[in-house]
Amino acid sequence: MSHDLELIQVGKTYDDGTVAVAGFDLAVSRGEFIAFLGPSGCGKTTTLRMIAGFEAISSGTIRIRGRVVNDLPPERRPTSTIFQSYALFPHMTVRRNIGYGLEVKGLAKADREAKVDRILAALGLEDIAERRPDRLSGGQRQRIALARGLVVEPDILLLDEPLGALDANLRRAIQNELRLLQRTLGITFVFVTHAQSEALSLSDRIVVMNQGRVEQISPPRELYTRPSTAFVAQFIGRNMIFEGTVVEARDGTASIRTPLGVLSGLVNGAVGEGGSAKVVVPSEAITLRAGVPSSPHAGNAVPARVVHSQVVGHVRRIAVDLDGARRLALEAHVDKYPDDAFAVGSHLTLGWSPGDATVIAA
Ligand SMILES: Nc1ncnc2c1ncn2[C@@H]1O[C@H](COP(=O)(O)OP(=O)(O)OP(=O)(O)O)[C@@H](O)[C@H]1O
Repeated sequence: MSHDLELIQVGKTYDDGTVAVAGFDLAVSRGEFIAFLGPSGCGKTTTLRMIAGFEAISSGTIRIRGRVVNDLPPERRPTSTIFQSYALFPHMTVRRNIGYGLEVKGLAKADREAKVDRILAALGLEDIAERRPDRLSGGQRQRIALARGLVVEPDILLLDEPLGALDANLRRAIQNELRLLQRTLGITFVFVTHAQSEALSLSDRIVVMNQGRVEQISPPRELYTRPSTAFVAQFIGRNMIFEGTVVEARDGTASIRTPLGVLSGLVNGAVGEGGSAKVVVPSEAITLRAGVPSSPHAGNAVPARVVHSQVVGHVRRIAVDLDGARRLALEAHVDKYPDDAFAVGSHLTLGWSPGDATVIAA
């Protein structure tokens, strides 16, 4: 398989001793859309800047299309970077802003113009080609930045929170355009974001980072349904997490004894009988039943008490108290349950199918 980008044990320690990135491994296929997702300060931007060549790496190897680029300056790497600030030249027209990278590369005027015209048309910017960026909207400026990154025909486009400055509606519209464009061009995109929904809707795979390390690399759906670490389970989606001791692990399924009963799910990673483990249950997978669990030993049956209940349109929003210490927000479709099922103070049993929950080592 041909890899466009490979990071092998890449690390970055800044001069002041801050370890920003450590032991980062990643292999990206040609045409993939990869998102780096994680809390502020986890090392996303540093990693992107190391790929672009703006930041020297402290350890490891970066390869682009098989060639080690560790010591190449940014302009000699087959990458383009788009920053959140767009960094457009205010005194140049849109056309010149877009063509500037080709000018620097020494391309003849006729070739330059042809390429710029093509990208102006692809991004619907022809009508504003002769204007200056300071007289344009945020969305238009964002498209110009994108055009400028793409016109040099990079192997890899690196995007650092490029939609961060846009309002929510525009952001959604441009997300769709970006995905479409990426598919059409077949260029590899590496996208930094701390917006979970953006990463989940745009990318082929997401790299979840935490404190300079990779927690998990998976397609969005898998990250959602099969988290492999406690950090990912807490960071992505809305999960309930229960901790306990493994009483049985067989054929990919494990049962965990917890203070709330014996709970089970599919195993992700190595989990051994007698060891500590966590059961991760997505809130979407939870079913509700009126009354307390039928037996204290019933599997996947967690007792809960309703503490808040409110109908909002077709949905009833409820909050339940699990064990005196934990409160959980859930939603139930009003048509699915009788009106009095969720009166404040009533007892409920939360359940789920073992196939919808994940067991990970604690
Ligand atoms: N030039 C620098 N010198 C020293 N430490 C730095 C420097 N740049 C970043 N750091 C530190 O490195 C760590 C990673 O920073 P980085 O900007 O890569 O994180 P990030 O995940 O992109 O965060 P954000 O989402 O807030 O942009 C942080 O602890 C940050 O404070």
